[in-house]
Amino acid sequence: MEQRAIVVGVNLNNQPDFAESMAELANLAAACGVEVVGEMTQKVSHVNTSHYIGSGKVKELEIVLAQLEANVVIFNDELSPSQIRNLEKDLACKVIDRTILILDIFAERAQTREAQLQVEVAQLQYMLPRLIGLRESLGRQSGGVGTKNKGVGETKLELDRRRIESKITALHRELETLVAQRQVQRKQRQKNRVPVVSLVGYTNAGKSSLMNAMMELYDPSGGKPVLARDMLFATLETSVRSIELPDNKSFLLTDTVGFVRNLPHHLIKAFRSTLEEVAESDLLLHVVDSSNPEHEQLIAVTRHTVKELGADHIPVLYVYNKADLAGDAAEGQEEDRVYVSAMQKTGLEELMQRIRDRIFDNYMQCEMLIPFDQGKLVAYFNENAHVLNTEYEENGTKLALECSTADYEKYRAFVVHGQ
Ligand SMILES: Nc1nc2c(ncn2[C@@H]2O[C@H](COP(=O)(O)OP(=O)(O)OP(=O)(O)O)[C@@H](O)[C@H]2O)c(=O)[nH]1
Ligand SMILES: [Mg+2]
Repeated sequence: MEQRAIVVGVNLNNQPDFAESMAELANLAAACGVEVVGEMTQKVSHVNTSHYIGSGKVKELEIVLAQLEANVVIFNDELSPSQIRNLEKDLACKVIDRTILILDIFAERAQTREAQLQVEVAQLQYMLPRLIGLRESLGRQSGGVGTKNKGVGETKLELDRRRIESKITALHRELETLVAQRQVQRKQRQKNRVPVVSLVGYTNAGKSSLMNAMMELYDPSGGKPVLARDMLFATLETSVRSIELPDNKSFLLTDTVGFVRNLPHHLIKAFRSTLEEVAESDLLLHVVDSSNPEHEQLIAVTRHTVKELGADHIPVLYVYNKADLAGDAAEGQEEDRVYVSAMQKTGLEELMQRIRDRIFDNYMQCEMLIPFDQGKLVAYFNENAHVLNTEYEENGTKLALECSTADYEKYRAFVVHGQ
């Protein structure tokens, strides 16, 4: 059945970003294939415990539902199990909340086994305290929990609490195996001491586009492009690409899932393992959609989420993207900020310079005299360091070079001129 929804929001104590968050809710619904046919809001100083909105508003909503022939009500907040139950009873239609909507989108988009497991865990955890209400409302409706009919639907509702709990445990176990594999890979990288730079930011800010633009410019053979698209949550998994610069310095660039206001808590928890990469980065590129008039608020949301992930100790460079759309706003010089356009590929050199300044501070310049019988080492440095000058002397090859401190220490015996 076609889903026609009315979105409902309670503006508690005049939140400054209330209108935007309602518009975003409609976008989230659209991302789920639900048509939004109406909006209803209420200003209050405290929410109604039994119905979330006041009783007068419930009646009003009932009338509007009939008028607009809508069959779903979507609330801009996470409702309690009893609120959903009471509302469904009085309105005789399906009632969902922002959390379910986001979980549905994630469930639909998840591609890798790891992402799928994470979403499933989050869905089951959301469901657990709501089981009774769900079972009651199921008597009246045939639909699933959220906007989709499959996924967390009837079959799973038949499971009792215990079975859901043991399912969660089993999923956790499977996830742990996958996470362990990633950790091995990460340890390997740490051993090689390749710096890690992670893209973070609000959904649709242009993180994936920026990753692609940087790869195209600096390392076209570095790997296949990631998906970038004008929709909420285009990216649901972490992708890592290695970028090798002309002077042989390299780093790993990580693209991550975007954040959104009121990202369901269970989801953050579930995605924590994927986002562990973020917490272990050397630098965060906080990508901002500078063409969005409310970008300041979105920065605050992202900062908050970064903190929840335990990554607020990592240095941040703010990348104001979509400068092509932002006009005059995208100007000026600030130390922790760069203006770029991933689409028009402007500002990328400046960005790369700023990244280099921050992550390659463990490089040093020196001169080494490599005996002729160690020819392999000369080749090694030509591959892995920035050789500034090569001279052939009587007792070996003299290299003026910039190399990592690790290499400097390792080949100290050959250093003739250090820092
Ligand atoms: N005009 C303009 N559009 C851009 C720019 N960068 C990205 N976009 C567009 O913004 C949309 C979102 O881009 P993505 O790269 O998918 O954004 P994201 O931050 O990865 O989004 P999620 O993965 O959903 O978190 C796409 O339609 C891009 O084409 C830019 O510099 N200028
Ligand atoms: Mg993306």
